[in-house]
Amino acid sequence: MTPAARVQTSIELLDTIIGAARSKGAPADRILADWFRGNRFAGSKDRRAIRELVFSAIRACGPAPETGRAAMLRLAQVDRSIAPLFDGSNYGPAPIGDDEAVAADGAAPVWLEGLLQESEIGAQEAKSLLERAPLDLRANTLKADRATLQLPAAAECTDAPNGLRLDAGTPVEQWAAFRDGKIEVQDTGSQLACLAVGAKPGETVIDLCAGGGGKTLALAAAMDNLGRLIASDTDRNRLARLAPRAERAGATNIETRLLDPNREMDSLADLVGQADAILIDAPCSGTGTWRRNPEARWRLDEKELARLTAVQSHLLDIAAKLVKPAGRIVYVTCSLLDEEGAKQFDAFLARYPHFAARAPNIPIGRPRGKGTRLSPLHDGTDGFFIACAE
Ligand SMILES: C[S@@+](CC[C@H](N)C(=O)[O-])C[C@H]1O[C@@H](n2cnc3c(N)ncnc32)[C@H](O)[C@@H]1O
Repeated sequence: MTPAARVQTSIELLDTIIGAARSKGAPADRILADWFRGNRFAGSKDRRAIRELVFSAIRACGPAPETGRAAMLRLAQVDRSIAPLFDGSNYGPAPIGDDEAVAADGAAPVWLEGLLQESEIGAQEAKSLLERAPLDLRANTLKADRATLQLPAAAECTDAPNGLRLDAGTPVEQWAAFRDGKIEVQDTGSQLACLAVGAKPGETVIDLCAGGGGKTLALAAAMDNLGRLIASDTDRNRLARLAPRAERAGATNIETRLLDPNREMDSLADLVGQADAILIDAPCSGTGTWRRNPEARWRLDEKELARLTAVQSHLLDIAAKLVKPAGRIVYVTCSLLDEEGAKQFDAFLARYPHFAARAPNIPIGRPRGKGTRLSPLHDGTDGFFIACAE
């Protein structure tokens, strides 16, 4: 493909991505993967270049652009090598017109930028939410030790006790250490959220929103496979991914429970007052993970945020029933909005005055409300709010 044809293809893919964000359809990654699968004439260099163009254009726009072309024209304002490729050549984009619409700059749609500001995320910190994330690993202590792990590429240690950092795009899935379950791909912020649980061998621990089990596996390792670890979620497909991952990681103390939304206690009744620790890795806006899903900014609206905060509050109520007297609840969201973090946790403490907040025992982050906030700019992690109640 010519460089101009790559730009035109990227514009068309951006049109699909913008439409899918509006209709809450497929994520950008899947749209690209499907296109690459169906268009084998695009070689590996083309694929890399198109991917780079599409994601750079998404990152360069704040609010959702009207069209893929407007998004690419916005990128052309940042990257001067692009405008000359609007050359009207065969398969290339038409020349740039005099009054053509260019998508707006910014970190997010205007309403969301307002909420970030209210949560004291300044412009620089908001922009850093869109930078490329490194690739973080966790050495799985059930099978390996960070200090002695042999990997094909040099990795630096992170602030998480078992964390390692590599360049984005390192093909770790092809490594023997990955296949053997010695390493897991996991952002340092996620690793620290698990550390905050302080799970110990022999305890009863509930990972209430376990999803595909990324954090469950870290908890199993912290427990050295001893004790009960209950992984629950309402999403059958996500929960189904846990068993093969646990097998690879050598995690043997995990029980899964599929929950019915709004009837979660039906499947958890036997655990009332039983848990030493509960991790609530609550569903959230994901504002802290825009580095990986930059178009997620265009999917969120006020109605969805209100739905998410209601679910978060409901999950905190469930955890209050499941925890033992003197047990601990760790509330986590990968969001930087106070609505889902500090304010949500304050509301919980107001509803349950017999719980007290305790500062999470993690090595980085800054206090936010009664919890700790991690951010890409300050901590080099995804954005997180982590709070503990006892
Ligand atoms: C942030 S994700 C969890 C990610 C997971 N802990 C990990 O580390 O891979 C939030 C999860 O909450 C689940 N969820 C949503 N509503 C729920 C509910 N009412 N009860 C339990 N889980 C719920 C979603 O299905 C989703 O998997």
